[in-house]
This record gives sequence, structure tokens and C-alpha cells, in this order.
Amino acid sequence: MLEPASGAASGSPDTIEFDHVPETDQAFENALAKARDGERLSVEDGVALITTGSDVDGIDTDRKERVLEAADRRRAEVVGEEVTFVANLNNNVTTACNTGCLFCNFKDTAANFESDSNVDHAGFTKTLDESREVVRDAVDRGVSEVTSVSGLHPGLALDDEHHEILRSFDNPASDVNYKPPEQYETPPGTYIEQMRAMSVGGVHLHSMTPEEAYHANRGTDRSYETVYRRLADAGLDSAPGTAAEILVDEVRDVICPGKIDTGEWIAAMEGAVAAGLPVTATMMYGHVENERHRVLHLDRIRRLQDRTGAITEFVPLSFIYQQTPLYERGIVSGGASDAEDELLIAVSRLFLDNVDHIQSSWVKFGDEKGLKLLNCGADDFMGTILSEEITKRAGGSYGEFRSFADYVDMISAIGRVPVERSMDYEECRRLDPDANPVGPVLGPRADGTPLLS
Ligand SMILES: C[S@@+](CC[C@H](N)C(=O)[O-])C[C@H]1O[C@@H](n2cnc3c(N)ncnc32)[C@H](O)[C@@H]1O
Ligand SMILES: Nc1c(NC[C@H](O)[C@H](O)[C@H](O)CO)[nH]c(=O)[nH]c1=O
Ligand SMILES: N[C@@H](Cc1ccc(O)cc1)C(=O)O
Ligand code: SF4
Repeated sequence: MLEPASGAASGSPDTIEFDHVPETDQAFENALAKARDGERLSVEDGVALITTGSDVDGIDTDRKERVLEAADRRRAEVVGEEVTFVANLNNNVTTACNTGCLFCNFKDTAANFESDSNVDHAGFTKTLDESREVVRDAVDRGVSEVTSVSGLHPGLALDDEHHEILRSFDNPASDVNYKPPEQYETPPGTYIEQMRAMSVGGVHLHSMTPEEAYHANRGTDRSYETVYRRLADAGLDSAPGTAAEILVDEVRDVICPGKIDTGEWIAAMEGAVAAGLPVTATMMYGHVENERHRVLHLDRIRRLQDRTGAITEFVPLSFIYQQTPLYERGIVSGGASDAEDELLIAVSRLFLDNVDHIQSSWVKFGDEKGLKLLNCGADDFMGTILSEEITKRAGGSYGEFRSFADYVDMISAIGRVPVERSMDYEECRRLDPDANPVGPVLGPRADGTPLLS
């Protein structure tokens, strides 16, 4: 039976029995000394830092501040004083999904999208033309990247050949989560067609999470590398490492039993890298998991990066709990506390000694805490996104976009240097806080005029 008290994450339940517990024999001071000396941290060190030690109940404020300070110093050594962000658009193609993740309120039951359904719903599927237009408009306004993540629509397949394979199953719906696209009011097109539609005007296309790649491969024995290569040929430039949640199967079994497991997630990421794509990595935390799960997740990401070197940034996603099944069913009583968010960012910076950039996500944290986290080890402040559905539908309230003027004001206010970046950080441009107006210049059609007017 898990003991809830010492170090158990706030908002997490005390009724789920996990094999992994958030306790360690490593002394806090030893772990901190290793972190300050730049030594590679073990999982035990990570647990000691993120819990502020097993010898204290809950989080010790003084110890926490010392962890944050060590992480802030490491950030300055690794990337200096620049705070980056990207001029990007979020374009979710469809919310139809049957996977049933208990932390997610983005999804809408796929059956409601069928032509003969009478159920009213707030979901959407964009046609290829609609996707193309929304991306083209954003590229005209100056974005350099489009991020696109979507529900696992049963009518979606990689291409026509994949449709044929899926149709040939005896019971496509139950065998491979497939229904013919003609059955839906708005057919979603194929993944390949979607990539072509969104890859317009030289924009960088960041899409196809490991879970989406699995969906684009279901019912076949192709490698992930093959699937990602075909997507890349159709315009895909990089892959988002979402769907990671917590990369420990005993946690996935509770919060997303319908999702691929840890090993499959890693295989998909390695396939994307083998196909030549840079990737991001994420962690969604602050629900049922404990601190050891968080550190085990970091360890899996660090090993993946040791093998690939392709992770451009690590993106901690603090669980937005308000309108989710986990909260509504009483499985959790809230999300991470401020202190847990701070320690998560700081320990990510210290533990991930092979990932240069740690993101502070304003859409999850808001501006005030987002800025604070830039002093706890983070150096990237996400992107303009222009539109947001995942967090909003879960009950988040920090809005859907940030302008370049907002970014420059906020980053200058904390004494750091605002920098526009590309997805892969290969292109970075310092912004002049006195320029007026200040807009993006890295996108294929960007000319310094603001994105939003
Ligand atoms: C909504 S899914 C869309 C892409 C695809 N269906 C998948 O699961 O990979 C993208 C990610 O959003 C994040 N997410 C979903 N609901 C969230 C919530 N309530 N709070 C924080 N992040 C959330 C999860 O990390 C999830 O992997
Ligand atoms: N943190 C969130 C992101 N981050 C992704 C970035 O905006 C960008 O696409 C990435 O850094 C690659 O350049 N996106 C979201 O939609 N929601 C977040 O919470
Ligand atoms: N779509 C994810 C965030 C995300 C997208 C792309 C990334 O590379 C990283 C994170 C969310 O809103 O939770
Ligand atoms: S997280 Fe992704 S796979 Fe899970 S229910 Fe939401 S949209 Fe579907």
C-alpha cells in the first residue's frame, strides 16, 4: 500500500497501489552537491532533489530554493540569458477519438461524428481545404511553424494502401479501430493528405505524435521509420513527443489504458529520428503519479537522448484537471502545486544534462508562473500558437495566443533577452525591445510586422 504522506504529490490519490514509491536512501545534501558539481544524477539523486529529501515531510522550502538556484545556475551555464519562443500556429485537425484517456477532455466520442448520428457535439474535423487555408493564413501573417496534433479518428489511415489493409480485417472496428471514412459527416482525409495540406509555403510542419504514428501504422507490420519516412516525404519536418504522459506503465495503466505503452512510445520516437526528424519530448505530470515516476520518466528521456541526440527541447505539461474524467470521477483532487511545478522544471534541467532547452509553457502555467519558471531552470517560453483547444477544453484559462509584443515585454521585464527561434533552434534571432512594431522574421513570409493585429 502506498503511503501518501512523505513526498506524495499534491492532488494525487492515496488509494492506488504502485510498485514505485517516492522514497530514497540518498541524502538530499549529497544529491545537491552532485547537481552543483555538474555530475550526472542517478534516479536516487533525482528523487532526493524532487522530494527535497526523504527525511522531511512534504517539501522543505529552504531546500527547494537551493534546488531552484542550482538549476537556474545550470541554465545560465548551458544557454546563457536568452529566452526563446517560436512564431507558430496550433492546428488540430480532428477531435474525434476513442482512446479514452482519463486526463483528456479534448476528445469527442468518434461515433457522434458519423453521418447517421443524431447526437449533438462540440467536436470538429477540418477538411483538407480548411486545414490548408488556416495554415496558409498563419504563414502569410508570419509563423515559421505549424504544430498539429489530433484525435485518433477511426476513419484516418496513412494512405490509400493503408485503408485497403484496414478494410480487409474481419471486424475492422474492433480489430483495428477502423471505420471507412465515407461513414463520417466530414471525412478526415489520410495522414499523408493532411501533411501535404499543412505543409504550405515553406512552413515547418511539427506533427504526428508517437500515438498518431501508431494509429497511422495499425494493422500493419511496418516499422515506425517507414511510416515517418512516408510522412516526411509528404512534408512532415519534425515530431512532437507528446503522448508521453508518464513513461512508467503502472501509471499509464491508470490514466491512459488505451494508449501505447512506454516501450512502443520509445520505439516510435526512435523511428521518427531514424527517418531524419528532430523531435521534442514531454511529460504530463501532476495527476496520479508520484515523484519517483517523474524521475523514472526523466531517466527514460535521458537514455533516449543519449542514443539519438535528436530531442530539441523538453516540455513539461502540468496537468490541467478541472474538466477531466480523472477529477470528475474523484480519482484526483487537483493538479500539481506551485512548488511541485518549480521542482519539476528545476530537476528536469539538472537531470537532463543532454537536453539543452527546457520549456516553460504559458498555456499551462499562465504568464506569472511561466516567468517564474524561467528562473528555475527553463529557457524557452513556448510559442504564439494563435489557437488552443487541449488546455481550454480541460478547464485552462490562460488564453490561446501571445503576441511578439507580449513576449518582448515579459522577457525584458525579468532581465533576460527575447529571441525568436525556429522549431529546431537552428535559427535564432535576438529581438530589439525598443523596436516598434516587433514581429516575427524567421517564417517564410515573415517581415517583422506583428502576427496579430
Ligand atoms: C490531446 S493529445 C492529442 C494528440 C494525440 N491524440 C495523442 O494523444 O498523442 C496531446 C497531448 O495533450 C496533453 N494533454 C491532454 N489533456 C491534458 C490535460 N488535461 N492537461 C495537460 N495536458 C493534457 C497530453 O500530454 C497529450 O499527450
Ligand atoms: N507547451 C505547449 C506547446 N509547446 C509546443 C511549442 O509551441 C512548439 O511547437 C514546440 O516548442 C516546437 O517548436 N504547444 C502547445 O500546443 N501546448 C503546450 O502546452
Ligand atoms: N499539444 C500539447 C503540447 C505540445 C505540442 C507540441 C510539442 O512539441 C510539445 C508539446 C498540449 O497542448 O498539451
Ligand atoms: S490524449 Fe490523445 S489519444 Fe488520449 S483521448 Fe485525448 S486525443 Fe485521444
